[in-house]
Amino acid sequence: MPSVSNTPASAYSGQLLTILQVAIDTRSVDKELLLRISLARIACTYSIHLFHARARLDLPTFEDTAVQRQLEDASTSSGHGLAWDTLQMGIHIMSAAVQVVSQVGVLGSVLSGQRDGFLLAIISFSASAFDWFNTYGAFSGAGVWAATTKNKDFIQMQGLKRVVNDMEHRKEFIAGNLAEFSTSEFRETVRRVGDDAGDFWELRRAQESRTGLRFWSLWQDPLRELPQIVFTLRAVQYPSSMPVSLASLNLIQQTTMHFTFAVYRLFSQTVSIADQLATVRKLYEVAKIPNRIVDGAMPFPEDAQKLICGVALEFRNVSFKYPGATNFAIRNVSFKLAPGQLCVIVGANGSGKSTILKLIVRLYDPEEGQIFVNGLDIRTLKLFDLRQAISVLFQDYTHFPLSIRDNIALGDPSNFRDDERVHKAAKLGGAEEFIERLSEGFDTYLERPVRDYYAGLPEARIRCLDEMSTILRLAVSRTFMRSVVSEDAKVGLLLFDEPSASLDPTAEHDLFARLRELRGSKTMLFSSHASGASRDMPILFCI
Ligand SMILES: Nc1ncnc2c1ncn2[C@@H]1O[C@H](COP(=O)(O)OP(=O)(O)OP(=O)(O)O)[C@@H](O)[C@H]1O
Repeated sequence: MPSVSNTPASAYSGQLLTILQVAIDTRSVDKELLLRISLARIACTYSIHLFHARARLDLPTFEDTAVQRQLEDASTSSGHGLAWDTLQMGIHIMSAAVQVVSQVGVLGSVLSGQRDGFLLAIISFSASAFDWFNTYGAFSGAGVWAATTKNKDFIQMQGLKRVVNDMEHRKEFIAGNLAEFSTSEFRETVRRVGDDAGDFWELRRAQESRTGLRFWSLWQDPLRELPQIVFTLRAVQYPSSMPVSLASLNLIQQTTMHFTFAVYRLFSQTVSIADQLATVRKLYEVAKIPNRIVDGAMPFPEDAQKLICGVALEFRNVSFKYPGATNFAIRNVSFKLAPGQLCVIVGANGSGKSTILKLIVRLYDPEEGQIFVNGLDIRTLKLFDLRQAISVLFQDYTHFPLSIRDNIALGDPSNFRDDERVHKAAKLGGAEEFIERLSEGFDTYLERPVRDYYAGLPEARIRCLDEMSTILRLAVSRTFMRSVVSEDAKVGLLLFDEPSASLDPTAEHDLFARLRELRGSKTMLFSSHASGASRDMPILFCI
């Protein structure tokens, strides 16, 4: 029963030092280990490259099905496997080609002039063809086994991959300015995990090839003996003319066996290296996919201190259609918010409340009209700066497949490692109490991002997310981490999209009271559902 234990700190430099020390002591170099370390380094670059290629994409680009297909193609074999397999395939093709050529030569010279040479070659071919069918064809990997990991870095690395890959996290990922931060965090975890990350599949392959010999292997030996049996029968039949010498027979057998393997390898590797190289090319192409939301050039805000008093916001005749939609989600929406104002957008389902909030953080750009922050068209502002100045809690807030601590800390990447702030944010968000009841506290994963593998059983996805309010509390804590806990004024506009939709009336009242109390003098915009309201247009109420 294999288990994948990913011990941390297997940094490549440490391994290289070990190789060096062994080389000095024994005057020999472990070439395979050296190659593995070099490849693991390349593999890290690959996986970080792919991670960043995905992380940098904006929402409309990421949602595009053609882009999704391109991303899928590029990640069919990523990281360790891709680097290792490509090199291995290249080497195998070369050695298989050399073997095929040399064995054709040997076979030709042995068989020429032999009476039964051709027949014996055919029999030997079938025996060796059966051999490789047995070795490669019986790769079902049956049996009972399970694999899991406890390595924290590995789990975090897998969690970050899920954050960047899954559509459900995308809105918050973009609005939270997490692309560059998560890439650097991913790079760090990959470095800490080292080349242990690829071990599971290596182990599984080795396991499969060992368990490959079953029922069919019973026939392997008799088949191998077949040429000798035929040879003996022929000798009895024609005692005067022994067809070939025993030594030649052995040579024919050996050569045909190697020849069959070499041809098989040449064939299979040539087919798969074409796919492999295409995957490498696609991997580099995804990094060039252009984003639809074009970055602005102007830094924002001019005066960071003024953010603490909120920002002004204006919609001027804004109309917007979702990509591929025929109807407008909002049409000719205009309103103004003064700095520090608290306003509520009220409207029926589908009237466009969430869309208005999404347009403010430039998840999408309007089809018509303009949006201004402090009198500046938001398209002219640097995207990072604009999003940095806004804190948004979406109606379908997400829970990242990371630890509770990381879920809150991602609200403010610049203070990601500051546990004191994380705890304070959890307290303000009303999450501290339930976190303290958990045996692993802030290190708990409510959703484990690694798969535990069990032979023959469906994937066990451990999910212990209980009621929605738990996740909401964490999402609110993340919002507070971004906008309230930090003394340095970075946020001037707070957006809440129906934050109380999943709460009971008491919890709803508490949350509103807390949000209002903690906003200070920042501008705040809520959206709220009103069943009797017109579906056509949301209405704005300001206090
Ligand atoms: N991703 C999307 N793609 C296509 N159409 C969308 C998308 N999201 C929303 N819409 C459509 O845009 C319109 C406005 O939706 P929006 O979510 O902004 O309304 P809402 O007032 O927030 O409603 P709710 O309270 O149900 O969230 C609706 O007709 C909705 O079906």
